[in-house]
Amino acid sequence: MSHPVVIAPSILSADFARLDAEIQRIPDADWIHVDVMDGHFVPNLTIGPPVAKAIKKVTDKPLDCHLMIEDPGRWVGDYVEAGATNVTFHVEATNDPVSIARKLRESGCGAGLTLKPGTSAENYLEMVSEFDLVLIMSVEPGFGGQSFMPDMLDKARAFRAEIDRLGLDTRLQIDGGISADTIAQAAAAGCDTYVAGSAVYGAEDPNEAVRTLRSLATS
Ligand SMILES: O=C(CO)[C@@H](O)[C@H](O)COP(=O)(O)O
Repeated sequence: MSHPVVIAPSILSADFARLDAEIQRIPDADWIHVDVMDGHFVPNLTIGPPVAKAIKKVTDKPLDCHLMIEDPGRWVGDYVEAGATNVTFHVEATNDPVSIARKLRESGCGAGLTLKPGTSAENYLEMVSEFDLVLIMSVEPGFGGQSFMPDMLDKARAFRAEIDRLGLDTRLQIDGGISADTIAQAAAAGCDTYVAGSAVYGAEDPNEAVRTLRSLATS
């Protein structure tokens, strides 16, 4: 199933001192991508459920929460309560991704699966029907502004083939180094949902940047 393209600016590249204004200044964004880092799973520390909840209060857009944390099963409920539309967690941080996905879906929240660049798709393709979204990391998680890893496109193709083979409407998202120079490659590999941090928040006109990315991903 093909979805309309979604562009989700990553607030990691926004000014954290002015998050409300930073979110409001991009009305063209489809989703708000919330980068949650615990300083353990990744070498950076950002925000937690209270800030996700505060963001939810200032926007009607879907809140796409990417948990780069250890023990995600312990925390997903807090993000559901905070108003997350999707909660995506790392397979490297849990032995039982399917149970966490079911817990999320039972709470009415979308479940997202994600893999670090070094983790291969093969053990996870079989569980794709349990998820609303698969996120391909095209940089090492932890920081914005890194270079896109084109090798990750094979992983995107593998998930796209499985999603289509099963006739699922699972979204295929990609995150890391997405820009006007890289988004078309990701689209050709079957992605439909794009996280972009520095390419949007670093642009002179972030709305124009979102529109350009959307158009390059669509054409
Ligand atoms: O989750 C992450 C990094 O861990 C991303 O969401 C980045 O924040 C994307 O930033 P750019 O690579 O687009 O600058």
